[in-house]
Amino acid sequence: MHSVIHTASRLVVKVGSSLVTNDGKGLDRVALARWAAEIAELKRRGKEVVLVSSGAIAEGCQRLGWSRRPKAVHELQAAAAVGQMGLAQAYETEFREHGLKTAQVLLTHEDLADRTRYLNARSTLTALLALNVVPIINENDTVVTDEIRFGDNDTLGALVTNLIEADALVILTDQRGLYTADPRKNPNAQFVHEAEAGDPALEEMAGGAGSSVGTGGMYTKIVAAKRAARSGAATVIASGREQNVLSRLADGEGIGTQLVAPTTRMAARKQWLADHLKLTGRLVLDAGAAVAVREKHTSLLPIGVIGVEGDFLRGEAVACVDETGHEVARGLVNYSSDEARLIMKKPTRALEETLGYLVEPELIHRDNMVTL
Ligand SMILES: Nc1ncnc2c1ncn2[C@@H]1O[C@H](COP(=O)(O)OP(=O)(O)O)[C@@H](O)[C@H]1O
Ligand SMILES: N[C@@H](CCC(=O)OP(=O)(O)O)C(=O)O
Repeated sequence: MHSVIHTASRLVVKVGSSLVTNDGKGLDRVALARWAAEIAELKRRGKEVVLVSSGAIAEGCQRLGWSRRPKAVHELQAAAAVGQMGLAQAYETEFREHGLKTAQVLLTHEDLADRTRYLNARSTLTALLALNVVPIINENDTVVTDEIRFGDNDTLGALVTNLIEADALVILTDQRGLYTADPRKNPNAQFVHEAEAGDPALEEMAGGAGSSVGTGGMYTKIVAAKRAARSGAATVIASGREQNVLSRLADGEGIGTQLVAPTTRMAARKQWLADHLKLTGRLVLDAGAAVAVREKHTSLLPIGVIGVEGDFLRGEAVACVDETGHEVARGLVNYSSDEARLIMKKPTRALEETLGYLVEPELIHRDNMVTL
């Protein structure tokens, strides 16, 4: 069996607390150095990689001299703020060894639930990838309370996978992958090589968190795979302690548990747009733009828009119609209706002068649009 990572060109790699902090003993610099070397190798092979790393709370507890993980949210937040400094420093140093720059991105649940912030997070991450920078993501623990926490970084990894429409999510943990039962408790547990993400039988197999430093256990990884599949991404759960795990996966070796997505990315995107979009306005396209969007699936530029109807904000969903009123596509706009009225019919070079700033050259990016 071949690894789905072999063909993936955009990847999210998630490393859990137990690995990053060597079971709570403080940052495992040797492990961090290994992943940096491996990610550098994937990038040399032309893959784009985003790293989601846990470990801030465990590292913070270590730095503060706390032997046990606190229960109070404010103490966890304080530990995360202290520990995140260590994480960022360590990754920056290790990636620099390979001539790579890193960027710290701290996200909350609300950032991904709000359309405008969602688009902003997405454009920042895509810009960083285009600049060949490795984004390193964690939850912004300082500003979240229990009710709105991702809680575990498996969920965060899956949402980032959806956000940037990655081809695959690689969850590195302290086990080889998924077993039919928790191998720490059941020595007869069988290894699962491949399954379909979202198969309810998987949830039965996954117990709670196995280690004292991690939070999610295998259950959150299975749910993460199901979420990642919503945007058509496959998930691999593998051991972060395995030598050259990422490059071996990229070579096509079928290590770890591979959870394949039942839907393709395009079908998933269409479904998502169809399910979630409440249309708040319409853009009328000239004949050229209507053909380009419908037949070549291009982004929509302001120059091709001859009318703006309704009141909408950046990030809201609008319909794109041709001059006869026939719907051609729908998508998320980069500009509000007021801005769109000012820039319609104008070439890209005139946008900055008209508005005094430039958000993006496209009115709707092709990645945020489905043609009908
Ligand atoms: N079916 C299962 N297969 C493998 N591991 C399981 C299973 N059920 C529970 N686990 C436990 O999940 C743990 C990994 O989760 P966790 O400690 O949260 O790691 P991380 O910090 O990497 O997110 C394993 O060490 C294991 O004990
Ligand atoms: N934001 C937290 C990560 C939460 C967490 O422990 O996640 P996980 O690696 O899934 O067990 C931290 O950096 O400590």
